[in-house]
Amino acid sequence: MTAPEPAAPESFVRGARVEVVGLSAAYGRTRVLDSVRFTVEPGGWLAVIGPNGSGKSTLLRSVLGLQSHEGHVRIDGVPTTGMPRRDRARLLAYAPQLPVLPEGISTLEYVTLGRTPHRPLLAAPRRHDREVVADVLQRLDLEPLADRLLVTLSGGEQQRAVLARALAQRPRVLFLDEPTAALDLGHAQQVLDLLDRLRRQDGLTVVSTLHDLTLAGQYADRLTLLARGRVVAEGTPADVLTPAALAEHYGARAQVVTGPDGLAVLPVR
Ligand SMILES: Nc1ncnc2c1ncn2[C@@H]1O[C@H](COP(=O)(O)OP(=O)(O)OP(=O)(O)O)[C@@H](O)[C@H]1O
Repeated sequence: MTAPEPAAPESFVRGARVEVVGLSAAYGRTRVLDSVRFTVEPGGWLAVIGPNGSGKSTLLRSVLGLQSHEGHVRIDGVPTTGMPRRDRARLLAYAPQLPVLPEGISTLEYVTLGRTPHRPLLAAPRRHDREVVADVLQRLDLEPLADRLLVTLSGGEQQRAVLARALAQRPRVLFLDEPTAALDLGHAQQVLDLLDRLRRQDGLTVVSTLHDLTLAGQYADRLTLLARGRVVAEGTPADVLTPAALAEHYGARAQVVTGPDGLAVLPVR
């Protein structure tokens, strides 16, 4: 007997609360995360910022259970330890910084892989799956590239495809590692605007790393600043993005100015 088709795909299910407590991780004997703690409310957007090598990617991978670590991660109060992979994949999606992209499949086929946790093993995509994928391709300007081999896309196009696959998963929490790194300014804003809409309209919870501090300050509602694996500042963008903190933790000379859409960080020569 086939499972009934779910309702139409427009909206995401409500976002979940993410709690991370006492998270530590090491590579061999080198500790790279030390007792990191943060909480993101449903529909919140936390940007994890910090200089190169401060542990941002390791933090995301640890929270997702892709990296051995100590500490606790709870999603809506439920510990992720011991959670079946499939349940975890329905709750949490991840767009990595440097994904391994499969050869020989089209953009459409790749984005459709995001539906895997929602359908029976080896079952063909159902109408609902195809609708979700079509919606995401359209929102990310990927329709014209749907039939192209994924590996022939440009770096920025591939980055949008990776994000599309994560969104097609219809997660309750979306983890993004440097989602705008390969994107031109217009596409970066398009992607960030889309995420902003999804969290405001549908309550999707977003946790991202972002090197662009101006974009972090304009889009995230909370920032966590990591330095050498420790949380050294957290709060609103105005709390965290101060010239003193940028000098101390990034070794950067910068002004922080307030514009109509939030803060902008301006390098000073
Ligand atoms: N597989 C690994 N083996 C050993 N050390 C690693 C490994 N992966 C990362 N590291 C080290 O752990 C530290 C944290 O790395 P991580 O990639 O989490 O930092 P990041 O803040 O994401 O950096 P970036 O901003 O440059 O992307 C760095 O010193 C890095 O060299």
